[in-house]
Amino acid sequence: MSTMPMERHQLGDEESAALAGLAARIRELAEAAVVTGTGAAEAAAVADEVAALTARLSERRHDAPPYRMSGEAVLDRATGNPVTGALNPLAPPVVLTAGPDGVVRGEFTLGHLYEGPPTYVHGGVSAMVLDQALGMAAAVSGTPGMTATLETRYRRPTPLGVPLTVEAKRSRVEGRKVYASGTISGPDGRVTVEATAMFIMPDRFVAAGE
Ligand SMILES: CCCCCCCC/C=C\CCCCCCCC(=O)SCCNC(=O)CCNC(=O)[C@H](O)C(C)(C)COP(=O)(O)OP(=O)(O)OC[C@H]1O[C@@H](n2cnc3c(N)ncnc32)[C@H](O)[C@@H]1OP(=O)(O)O
Repeated sequence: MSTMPMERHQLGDEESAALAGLAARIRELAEAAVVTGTGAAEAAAVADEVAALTARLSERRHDAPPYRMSGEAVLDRATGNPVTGALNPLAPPVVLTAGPDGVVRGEFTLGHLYEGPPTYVHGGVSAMVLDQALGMAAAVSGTPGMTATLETRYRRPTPLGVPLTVEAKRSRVEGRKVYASGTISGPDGRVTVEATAMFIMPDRFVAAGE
């Protein structure tokens, strides 16, 4: 069971920067691991070294990923988020910002780790990025919620290794249902994926806030 936000360790700037640097190096390691041409003996030797590093990091553990201190200029304090989390080596990470018009926007590049069809981004990865961006668009407009539906339309293949743009905006609110839409575009500005989603604020959160 994950820990509730208020019980989580809160990171200061220095700790946050150091751990983001660690995650960046691990991301490079993961990328190297899927394309390395090294032999079996060397791969086994590196695996032993990595296991030793994992043991070293695990000497002191939190129950769950920490949060950034509140007040930092980031949309989401969840450092372990798989899309935006600077501390999560699985996250590209996508840096999302919100404009005054409520549009959430981010630029990101996906490498070999995210390949689906040869040389193209995995559709599930595109859906994950869009889920996050649309969810943030709902949240920054003052109506956060859990994803109830997410529909993606893959218009053309999304290329790996080039700068991509994600954009999202809340469209309408109907009671607890919040709708948002967004796109991923390639460097030529052409849309590769479109998405619409519906988010619902769970009853228990509405009740808890009353
Ligand atoms: C919650 C607060 C979050 C706060 C966040 C703040 C931080 C912001 C910072 C940064 C943004 C982060 C962005 C994150 C982005 C990623 C988000 C995710 O990945 S979320 C994980 C994946 N989603 C789930 O796991 C949901 C699982 N499902 C549920 O928990 C429930 O089913 C839920 C909450 C979706 C609805 O449950 P009910 O009990 O509240 O809803 P009922 O009362 O049954 O229904 C209300 C109405 O909604 C319809 N409805 C319910 N679920 C539906 C569905 N899945 N599809 C279509 N309609 C649905 C029903 O038919 C009903 O409609 P009628 O009022 O009768 O017209």
